[in-house]
Amino acid sequence: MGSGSSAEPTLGKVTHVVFDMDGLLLDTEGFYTVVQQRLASRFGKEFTWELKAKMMGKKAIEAARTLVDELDLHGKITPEEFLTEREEALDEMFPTAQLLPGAERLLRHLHAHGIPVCLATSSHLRHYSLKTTLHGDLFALFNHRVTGDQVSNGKPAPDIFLQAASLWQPAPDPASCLVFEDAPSGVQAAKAAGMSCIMVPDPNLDRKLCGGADLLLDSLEQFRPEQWGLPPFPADGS
Ligand SMILES: O=P(O)(O)OC[C@H](O)CO
Ligand SMILES: [Mg+2]
Repeated sequence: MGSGSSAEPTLGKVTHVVFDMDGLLLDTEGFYTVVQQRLASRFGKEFTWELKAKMMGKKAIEAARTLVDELDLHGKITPEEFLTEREEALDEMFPTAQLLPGAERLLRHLHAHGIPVCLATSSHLRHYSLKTTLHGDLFALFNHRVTGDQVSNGKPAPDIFLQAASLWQPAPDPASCLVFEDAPSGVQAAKAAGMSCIMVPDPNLDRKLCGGADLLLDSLEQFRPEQWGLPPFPADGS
């Protein structure tokens, strides 16, 4: 795995870039954490980062099943009831979602240079719309998007990334695609799709769970496009 330092040699040659959304472009993972902590404590349970790591990046129903299993809430709440319960709070929080550092600069840079970019998020379309309320112009730069409701098998299955790549005409070889992800399940999915993957994990995520990516960055601000055969950022940092 590379470290992203300035002495690093070229790490790959890619032509297309696929972005995850939650926890990578948008600072939305904290919303899930707050709501799920609240719900877990109602049942006398603790919502830990260990559990969050198993849920993040997955489609809602799959994450909900993981929570009910891991907290042993069978007979107390079903995954479907859990989703219904958290919805009202999330619906209020999502429209306030802010961009994470480096997201806007990177997207605008790639778009300005004609690099194909798309979105592959496990969020379903309604949540996607709420979360991007403040960022319509930026998300309009994507050539296309695939949301969780558009695939049968969510991350860590490769389907969402393969589908995202297949929507470009002509479709690139997966080996020419670079995926940005924040979640272990997303990294697994990208690698299973045969793509390169840069992981930008939350500082709270156990680094033992960050081993599968080709490169680990603390922030999108650290990304050096030229290491992947992409146009470098302007020297003036704009
Ligand atoms: O990280 P995303 O964009 O695939 O979405 C993941 C879920 O919505 C929340 O973990
Ligand atoms: Mg994510």
